[in-house]
Amino acid sequence: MKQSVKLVAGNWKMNGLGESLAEAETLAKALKEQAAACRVALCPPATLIARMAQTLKGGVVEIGGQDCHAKASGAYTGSVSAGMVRDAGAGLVILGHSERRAGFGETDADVAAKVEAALAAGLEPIICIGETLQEREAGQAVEVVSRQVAGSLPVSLAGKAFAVAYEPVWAIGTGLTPTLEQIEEVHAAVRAAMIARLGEGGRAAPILYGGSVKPSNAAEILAVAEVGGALVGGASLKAEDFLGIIRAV
Ligand SMILES: O=C(COP(=O)(O)O)[C@@H](O)CO
Repeated sequence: MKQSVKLVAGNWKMNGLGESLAEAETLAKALKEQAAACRVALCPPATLIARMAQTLKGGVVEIGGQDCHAKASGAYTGSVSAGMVRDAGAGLVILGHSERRAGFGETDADVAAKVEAALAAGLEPIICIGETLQEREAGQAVEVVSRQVAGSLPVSLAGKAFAVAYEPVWAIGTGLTPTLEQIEEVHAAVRAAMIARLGEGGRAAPILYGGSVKPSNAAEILAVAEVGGALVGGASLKAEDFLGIIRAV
């Protein structure tokens, strides 16, 4: 199995004001000094991308956006294009997060269009997929993620830098995680779906795991076959926790 270097990305979601901004900046500065055996990225809200890019300038920590519009420009009030995310200082962008699929009605086709926009702007997409609790309990997890891979990954991704993040919706922010066997089963299915969709171009991109990753479970999760890194939410807002996860790689 060909494995690329692991990627640990922190998704700050809509946090980063007042005390949480002070904490986040402490983390960013600590990260800048930290040697890591993996790629490390922070994905702040769009308003903080430029500020964090400045804070982390000269270090190895990468910056990502949390979303972008599928169009390059135009009358889309409140939206931010992939080019704008890139221009602000990001090199990556999270797309299709379950909070956007559920809260903003994003479909696989919408996500695929955003991936195309991200590639055109020179951004490396992190494409999120994952089943709901209802789907998991109905025994449909593998079927759901395979369908999301087929629908959310445009064929133009073959040969490009990108990552897929498997994030069971029921594990996000709940403290619950799948068993290591369940993670291995789904990651194997995601890899198979990526190869079915992109041919050889689906073999190398890392498949991250996301959902209640913390220092105490990071090492065992990151050691599972086909887990190519982690997408971290809550724990990426606290220096001690995020550094603990990075050290676990
Ligand atoms: O949503 C995610 C997981 O959040 P946790 O707070 O780590 O459960 C993932 O996208 C990282 O934001």
